[in-house]
Amino acid sequence: MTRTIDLAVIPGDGIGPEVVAEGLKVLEAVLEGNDVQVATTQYDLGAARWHRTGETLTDEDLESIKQHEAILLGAVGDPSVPSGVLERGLLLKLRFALDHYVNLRPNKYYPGVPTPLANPGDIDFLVVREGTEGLYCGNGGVVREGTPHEIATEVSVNTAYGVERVVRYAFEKANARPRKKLTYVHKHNVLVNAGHLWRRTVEAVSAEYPEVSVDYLHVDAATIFLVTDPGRFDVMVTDNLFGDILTDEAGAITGGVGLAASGNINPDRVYPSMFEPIHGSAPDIAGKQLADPIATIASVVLLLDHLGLGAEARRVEAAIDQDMAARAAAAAEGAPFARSTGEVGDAVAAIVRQG
Ligand SMILES: NC(=O)C1=CN([C@@H]2O[C@H](COP(=O)(O)OP(=O)(O)OC[C@H]3O[C@@H](n4cnc5c(N)ncnc54)[C@H](O)[C@@H]3O)[C@@H](O)[C@H]2O)C=CC1
Ligand SMILES: CC(C)CC(=O)C(=O)O
Ligand SMILES: [Mg+2]
Repeated sequence: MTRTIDLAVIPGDGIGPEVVAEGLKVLEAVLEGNDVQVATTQYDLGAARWHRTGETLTDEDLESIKQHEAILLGAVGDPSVPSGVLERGLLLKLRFALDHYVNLRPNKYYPGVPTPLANPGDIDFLVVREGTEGLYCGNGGVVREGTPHEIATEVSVNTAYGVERVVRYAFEKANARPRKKLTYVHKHNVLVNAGHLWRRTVEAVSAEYPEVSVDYLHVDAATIFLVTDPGRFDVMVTDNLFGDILTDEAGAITGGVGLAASGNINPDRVYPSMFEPIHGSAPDIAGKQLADPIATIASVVLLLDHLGLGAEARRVEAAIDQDMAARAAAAAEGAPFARSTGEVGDAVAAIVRQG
């Protein structure tokens, strides 16, 4: 019997539509000729819709999106829209409403890819970023706005329930990997309220995973080790904002955010999970076919795994490996590493079809 994957697609703004087109190209290629099909529904959410209607994400949009099995998103945000309107009103609204409490961000260095590190070595780690709490809650406000006495607050919310479920997920991931190592990152020497809740939670859950070795880094030190010794990381767990910042850095050291995938996961499967590159809408390169779509194609790998299509995920993963090796080899001969967005998607889709 043919299985049809019912996928919501939100191309979004800037380079979002360009990279999503390549992600879908590869998804269709890997499903060709087998008994799994994909049915896509496009949602016109983002800057153009906001300019037209003033809407970011209506209740009707949300209800409709909830009916899908999964979501593929490009990026949101545009200089023509006040900062935060789409990021909070669309993207974070989706993550919070769909209870995406795990933001899963794998980082892998493909040998030969240009990197700012002199000696990148073997980099292969997973960041488990909390996705529904912390400083992203929108818990705060402004008084006496615009006056010299203005006070603006953003209060980080960390619940025992929320911290425990994401920490437990990270232990599960670490336990399933050969190195079985978990690094939790916070700033509990200063953020003593939230930090100590995280520390106590990690200590308590670690008792259930005796094979997982645990270490701790303050977030400032973690930024150092990402550059000086990234090979030390296996699984990292951290809060929403630290995870956001550290994964952009992790993307940069492994060849750029254009290569870095993510999944906003609802592990309980009550709501659809959402897969997206970690980068934003990159207005500086939008519309020029300069965006690397590998981050989106690698997010399709996470999507396939989430849907239980492991064999298809491995085929796309292998195709990415092969294409990255070809690009690295060309770069070693003096050719540019970057290729047009469409060329990269075509190349990966072609390898998938051959494989
Ligand atoms: N998940 C999302 O939808 C996110 C949205 N944003 C929004 O995106 C807009 C731009 O934000 P920025 O801070 O500039 O971050 P950004 O990630 O869009 O861009 C940062 C730098 O990375 C480059 N870059 C990004 N994606 C690339 C790709 N696929 N290939 C090659 N280079 C790439 C850009 O050209 C830029 O130089 C803002 O409105 C921001 O709020 C930012 C981060 C995440
Ligand atoms: C709301 C987004 C703009 C946050 C972000 O940068 C991210 O999730 O990577
Ligand atoms: Mg980010």
